[in-house]
Amino acid sequence: MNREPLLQVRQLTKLHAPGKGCREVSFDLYPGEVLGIVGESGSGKSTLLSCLSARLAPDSGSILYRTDAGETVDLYQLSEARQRQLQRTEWGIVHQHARDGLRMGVSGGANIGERLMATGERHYGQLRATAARWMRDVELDVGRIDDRPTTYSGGMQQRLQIARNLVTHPRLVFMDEPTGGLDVSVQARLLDLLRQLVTELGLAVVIVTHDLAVARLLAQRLIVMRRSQVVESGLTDQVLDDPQHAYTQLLVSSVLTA
Ligand SMILES: Nc1ncnc2c1ncn2[C@@H]1O[C@H](COP(=O)(O)OP(=O)(O)OP(=O)(O)O)[C@@H](O)[C@H]1O
Repeated sequence: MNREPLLQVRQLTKLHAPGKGCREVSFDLYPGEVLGIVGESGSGKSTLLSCLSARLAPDSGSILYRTDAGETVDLYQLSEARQRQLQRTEWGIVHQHARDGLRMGVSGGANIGERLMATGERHYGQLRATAARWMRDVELDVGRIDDRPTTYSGGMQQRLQIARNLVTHPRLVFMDEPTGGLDVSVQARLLDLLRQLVTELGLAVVIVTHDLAVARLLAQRLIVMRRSQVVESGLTDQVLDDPQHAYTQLLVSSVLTA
């Protein structure tokens, strides 16, 4: 495995107001690694994820990203066009609400094909065949390929969003509560699917979740956030089985007693 970090995050700070956002966050993310960001509502998880994925400029600190071409770039020194290009080609962004990550006005197949076109594929037959294959891979009925996502259920929309993001074989995927807002049984099946895809494709993932079971299932390493700061980090099993910080202990015990 390539041991150079994909992401090097240093002293990253973005505050919307005092105590609201993320403050002085530092970590490395390696290829193929899944990092979970956990913490209560309002602790700054989504703010951090937005900064990491070049959607929200930080107040201070830096994010170095190692590109597919092997060069290390400072994310917020890049032009906006180059940031957008990374988002479309080397990264995936899976939103909690599939509507935020899909184009609701075009068909399911086009939602997948469009991402491929951004990486240069132009052949209609190829685009359609790949879209159909990905629909099968995420267990969607290929017969629905020409239907708009507005006609899909919430779980189906989330599967489509995942296919749209993974079809280009991104190196790094950002996920914000990807199973939030879905029925428990739909959640469980989607989690299984995500875990399988992440392993098969060797994806590096940063996943925000308030659900420790999701973190345990997907993430090798965890960052625990409270009131905009990281209070604990480490291997998932260590953090969840032997939490050191009083806040993490509270988080873990509140799940056990729920
Ligand atoms: N654009 C904004 N303007 C002002 N305040 C904001 C903005 N975005 C987030 N905040 C505030 O910053 C804090 C951190 O929000 P953030 O969404 O990052 O937390 P979170 O841990 O992801 O929470 P949740 O799990 O509820 O999504 C919250 O108090 C939120 O109200």
